[in-house]
Amino acid sequence: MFRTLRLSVVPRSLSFSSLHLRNMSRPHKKPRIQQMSTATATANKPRSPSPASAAGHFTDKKFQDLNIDRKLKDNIKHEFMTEPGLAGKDLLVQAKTGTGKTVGFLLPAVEKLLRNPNRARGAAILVLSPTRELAHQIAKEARTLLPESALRILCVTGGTSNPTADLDRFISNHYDLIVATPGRLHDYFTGPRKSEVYAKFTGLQTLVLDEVDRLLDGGFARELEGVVNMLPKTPRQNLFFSATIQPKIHRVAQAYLGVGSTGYEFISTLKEDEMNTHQHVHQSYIITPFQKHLSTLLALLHIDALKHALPKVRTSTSTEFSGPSTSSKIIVFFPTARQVAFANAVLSSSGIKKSLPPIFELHSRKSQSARTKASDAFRKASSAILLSSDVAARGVDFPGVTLVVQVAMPSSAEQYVHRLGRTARAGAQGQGILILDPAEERFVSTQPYISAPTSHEAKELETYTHTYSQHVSYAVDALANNTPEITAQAYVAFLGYYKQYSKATKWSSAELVEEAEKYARKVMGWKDVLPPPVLAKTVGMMGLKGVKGLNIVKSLPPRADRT
Ligand SMILES: Nc1ncnc2c1ncn2[C@@H]1O[C@H](COP(=O)(O)OP(=O)(O)OP(=O)(O)O)[C@@H](O)[C@H]1O
Repeated sequence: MFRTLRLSVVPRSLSFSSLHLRNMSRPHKKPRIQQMSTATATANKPRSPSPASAAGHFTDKKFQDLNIDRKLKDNIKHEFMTEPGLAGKDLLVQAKTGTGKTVGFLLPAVEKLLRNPNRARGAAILVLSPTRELAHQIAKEARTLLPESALRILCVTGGTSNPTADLDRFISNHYDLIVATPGRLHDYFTGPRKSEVYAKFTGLQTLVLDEVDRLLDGGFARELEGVVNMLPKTPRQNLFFSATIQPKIHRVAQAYLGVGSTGYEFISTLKEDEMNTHQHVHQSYIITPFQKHLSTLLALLHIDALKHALPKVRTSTSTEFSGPSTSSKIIVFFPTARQVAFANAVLSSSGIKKSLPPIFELHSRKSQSARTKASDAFRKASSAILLSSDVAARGVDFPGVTLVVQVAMPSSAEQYVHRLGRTARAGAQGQGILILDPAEERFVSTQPYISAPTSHEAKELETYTHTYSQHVSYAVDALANNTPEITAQAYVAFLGYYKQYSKATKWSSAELVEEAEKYARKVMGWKDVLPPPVLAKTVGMMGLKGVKGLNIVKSLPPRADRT
């Protein structure tokens, strides 16, 4: 079923630099929402937006005009600023994806460090990020600001081969800036060398929580709280950033302020009634059953390739294409790592692969070295497809992404916005397409800027989807026969994901189990009489104990038995 609605009015988006804010003073100790002070670490008077800045992506202020350290100024690779001024106050900042928040927090933090040469030894800046990819990217950006001799930076994340040696290096050397994921830093703070770890932060000046709403989320909250509680009780500046900040984040963020803080200011570049997605990202959705999702995806990739191809030979009867001529970089998001692995296995089958640009796979079930390799290769490629779970949903800056496809419902409206934000960065153009099952359709109502394809687009899509469905079904059957564990894992992941987000589909547990079996059989070619096996302890963890229709096992059969 393809919808034929058309979005007519798209509100103009404002960038991080476009400063339409309300001035709402709040009582002492409560967050204050202020007219945003623009642009500098030192010149922080409230300012109205210039007409140029309000219309475009950047402010009309130049980095070169800032009153900051010369060394720092010389290394800034951008001309015009997008970031607000950060003048030593605690801030909670909301600005759209891809508008330069990283420089927005690094610049004032590093400037402060340079102004205090006699500070206590140890790290002056701690940046916490929800993913390893983002942590490494932030560290890389920081490395462009000053030479290593002036700013010593260390990334503290999981996924390394020798954590003990990493900890040793952290303790034995001096670093000014630590970029960390909460889990690994929490391990440091609770491990046998915790007092030495504590000592490394006694000179802490700035704490940054990037993607703050994600960090304060259930999954990270415990470790984050552990880390922040273990930081020395000395005054520091707190900078909390994200493109999405729900009301509850205000309540929680307050608890993360340090000693002597009188509350934070909330800075948002969004107007009161504005959403945090960009006007220049054309967003559409397609409603079609799960079993057509991969063939629909292939149809979209095909249409995209045609759009980016230049005709090579044109005869009266045919047109041959020479492959993508303008670059086409596409990220395809799936709800879980297992769904990514399944889609990758299908798309990499010989019948399908040859018609596509290089495909890379990125998710948390891959080793860190495979993750890094896939990210680097995708970053460097001029035309490529990245199949990803939410590890690349936030903050990660892949240059030149032209299209973001989201297959099945994202975990939240916020996550939709962050995933979409991987395209159209730094003022570039981009497109977003969401493919949903009819049961997920109500998700669309959370996104006012999204439209259905035109009837012409829908027809074209249907034609190509039909063409690809046969290829997909061969590949899926082969997969179910040869590597059923991939199919079984994707089935269990489906159960877990939709159990967690059952509010959106309104499926009861019994309906969920039925849908999951339908998914296994129709989408993934599962042929056995029993549904794919699921471990008893997994059933318990998912809260599905006693629900009929599951093939519960105490242990998974060895691989050979399952083929
Ligand atoms: N002032 C600027 N001028 C031009 N380009 C800029 C400027 N500031 C940042 N950029 C570039 O814009 C891109 C996006 O920046 P950044 O990753 O900091 O965005 P972000 O707001 O943190 O996005 P997200 O919300 O996705 O984390 C980067 O490639 C960065 O180099």
